[in-house]
Amino acid sequence: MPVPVTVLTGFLGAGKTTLLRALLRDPGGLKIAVLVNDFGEINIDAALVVEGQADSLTLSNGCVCCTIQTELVEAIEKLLRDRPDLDRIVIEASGVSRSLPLTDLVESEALAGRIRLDGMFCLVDAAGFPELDFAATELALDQITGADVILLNKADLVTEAEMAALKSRLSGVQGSARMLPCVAAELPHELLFGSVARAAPHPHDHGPGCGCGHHHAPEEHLSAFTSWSWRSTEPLDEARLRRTLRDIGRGLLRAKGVLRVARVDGRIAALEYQQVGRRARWTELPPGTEATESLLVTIGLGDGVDPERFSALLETCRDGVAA
Ligand SMILES: Nc1nc2c(ncn2[C@@H]2O[C@H](COP(=O)(O)OP(=O)(O)OP(=O)(O)O)[C@@H](O)[C@H]2O)c(=O)[nH]1
Repeated sequence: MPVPVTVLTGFLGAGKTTLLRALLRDPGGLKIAVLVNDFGEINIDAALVVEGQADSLTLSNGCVCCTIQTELVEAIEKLLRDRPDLDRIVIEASGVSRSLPLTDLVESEALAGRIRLDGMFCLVDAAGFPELDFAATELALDQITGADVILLNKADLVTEAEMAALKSRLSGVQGSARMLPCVAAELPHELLFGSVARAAPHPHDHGPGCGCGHHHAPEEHLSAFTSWSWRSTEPLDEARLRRTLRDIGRGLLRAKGVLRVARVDGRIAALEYQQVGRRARWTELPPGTEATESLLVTIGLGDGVDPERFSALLETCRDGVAA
């Protein structure tokens, strides 16, 4: 029997990892393996998806829909070899993955008969979507077009009228998908794993392009986005770090990290940092969380990412460095 595959798509910061973490905390008795793809060089999602028991394989520094397609196929093959008892595979696509090449890959000859695509779930940040600029909107719409179910996440950040306006806009783009508002990407298992998801396959665009009439290289959609990563083993000064990330964050689409900070009592704490558009959130990870180094990934458009400036600023955040 082919192993069912659920694919999570959605633009940077929409809530894919949030869904995955909840699923791994409560897999509903299923044996699930997850494949996590981060566009950046460092896979922060993999570092954060630590609570679950499920097998997890990470695919970093590229996008599974184009630059690291082969790695995705090999990772699936490895899972099928190592875990013949698996009930399901869940793939978290990177926030910049296009959906149709991904669908084609999961349904490709190479994997035929061994896996079956069971549902493409696209997460949309209901508050952030209307604020995206042209290049980002185009990609987010591509992801929405390929979805079987659209999760209008972060319902807590928008009014009912804003949610209704978003629904009406998106149903003009993808009318046949189910649309569900949610908070923290919460979704009943029956829906995520029910075969309702892929009941009515939509017509695929198997052409070479995105429908605009021009021919694009498969990885061309990535060219608008720049990613820069930073790592450091030295503890950081928390107040300076917070100020620096506020400063750096102004021109970014997305930043995330696990950061080791020195507390006044000499304790080292691990903080999770999440920035999506203008919103940033800090969360202290439970004591004992393995964080031997600080990891930070930033993603922006064009010159929104300035590696030299960012690394110079972050270097001044090392604990003990004179302010
Ligand atoms: N207010 C609010 N925040 C949310 C909700 N769902 C997720 N978040 C937050 O949004 C941020 C990004 O969520 P992730 O789950 O990491 O998003 P993602 O789609 O995996 O991000 P990428 O992998 O970078 O594309 C985190 O700080 C989450 O805690 C929600 O329903 N409401």
